[in-house]
Amino acid sequence: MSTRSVVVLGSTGSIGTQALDVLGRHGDRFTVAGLSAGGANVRLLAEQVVATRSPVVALADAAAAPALRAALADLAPGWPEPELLLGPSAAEELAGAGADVVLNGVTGAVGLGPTLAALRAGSTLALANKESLVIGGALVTGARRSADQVVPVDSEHSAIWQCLRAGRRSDVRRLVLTASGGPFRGRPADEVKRATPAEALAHPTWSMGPVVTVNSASLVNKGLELIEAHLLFDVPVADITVVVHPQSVVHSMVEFVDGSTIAQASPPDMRLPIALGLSWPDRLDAVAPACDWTAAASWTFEPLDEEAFPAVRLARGAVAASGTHPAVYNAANEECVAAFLAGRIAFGDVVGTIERVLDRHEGVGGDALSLDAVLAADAWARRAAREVLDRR
Ligand SMILES: NC(=O)C1=CN([C@@H]2O[C@H](COP(=O)(O)OP(=O)(O)OC[C@H]3O[C@@H](n4cnc5c(N)ncnc54)[C@H](OP(=O)(O)O)[C@@H]3O)[C@@H](O)[C@H]2O)C=CC1
Ligand SMILES: CC(=O)[C@@H](O)[C@H](O)COP(=O)(O)O
Ligand SMILES: [Mn+2]
Repeated sequence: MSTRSVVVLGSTGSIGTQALDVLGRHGDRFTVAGLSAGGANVRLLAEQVVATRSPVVALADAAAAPALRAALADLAPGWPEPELLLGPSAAEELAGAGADVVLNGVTGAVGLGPTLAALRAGSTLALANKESLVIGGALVTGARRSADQVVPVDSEHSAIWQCLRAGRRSDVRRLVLTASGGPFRGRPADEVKRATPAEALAHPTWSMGPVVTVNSASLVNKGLELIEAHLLFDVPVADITVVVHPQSVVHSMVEFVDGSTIAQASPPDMRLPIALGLSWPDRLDAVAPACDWTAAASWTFEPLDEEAFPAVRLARGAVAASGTHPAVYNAANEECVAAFLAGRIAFGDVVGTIERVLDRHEGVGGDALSLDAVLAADAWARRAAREVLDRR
């Protein structure tokens, strides 16, 4: 593999820091062309700039620039300052600069601009930011120059990506998306409704950023992932089964028409799908520990309790409803998760509010689906969610 230039968006987050770990261990194969972050962790960002010698830094919060400059001067006195891109469009500008690979590790709908910019620039998009695909839908899949331009980083989709190589696409019967079940698996619905942020943030198998962790607890993450799989692999949602697998070792599966199921398994460690996103179709050496076949282990599978966790059912309905319902599903959820983490609403309000907002949405689809329509649906859903929550 020749050396690849890589832009890491969201470098200070869970995905971003693990990506830099992988890149740092394989400095002979990658150069860091740019880093981007929100601005909440400028000291860490400055340390990353110094460690990677990134020539460009994008910062969404322009007001954090003086602190970043000061941290850089402190850590590397006399070094030439990297080029700074500042403001809400900084990540998009960096994503569109033409690196070989853009890893989108930003959280939330703000990832849409960078995703589209990377695709339009012809870069390979290593996609962790599932929200941009879910809300952009056909706008994102249609911006791909080939199916391989987007390499999924989300663990389940990376697994499916790998399993699909075992047969012809026409021989795929279904995708099987595994879910850990989150911290509330098996708990009574009444108890779950009253869960605190600390309880929702205690994921049983993965250490991740706060939003995706809360989404795992509500199963909204699996709803987003259902839509993500449908879009990435062009499989109808009716042919995607969600199964609860609490150990998070089997990351997802593909069932073929002959009755054979191919699974991808590895101990839960995001560095594996991140590395694959960066290096595809090559595999890097010894990225993470493999399964230990000399030790006894049990893998269990159980159906999802859709009564207690209706988020996946709502996601199926959103896909069927219109091109903008998935953006509404995501935006209503983002509003609710922020309110829940701030202690303003109960955990039980999250999915109920998403359902009410989806019901009220007049969707847009077909040829009328445009970036403006998606952004309008996103903004409408945030207002609608706040109204629903205010009227409780
Ligand atoms: N963490 C994981 O293991 C997994 C995550 N994912 C997905 O990956 C994405 C990232 O998740 P995760 O790493 O957990 O999230 P984190 O919250 O840990 O990190 C988010 C990152 O985005 C940055 N950021 C925030 N706002 C902006 C902005 N406007 N422009 C540019 N950067 C911004 C943050 O910077 P700052 O530090 O300044 O706030 C931070 O670097 C999500 O879509 C998630 O669903 C998918 C599978 C697994
Ligand atoms: C690691 C990863 O890909 C997360 O999106 C993960 O899927 C969260 O786990 P659950 O949503 O299955 O609880
Ligand atoms: Mn996932």
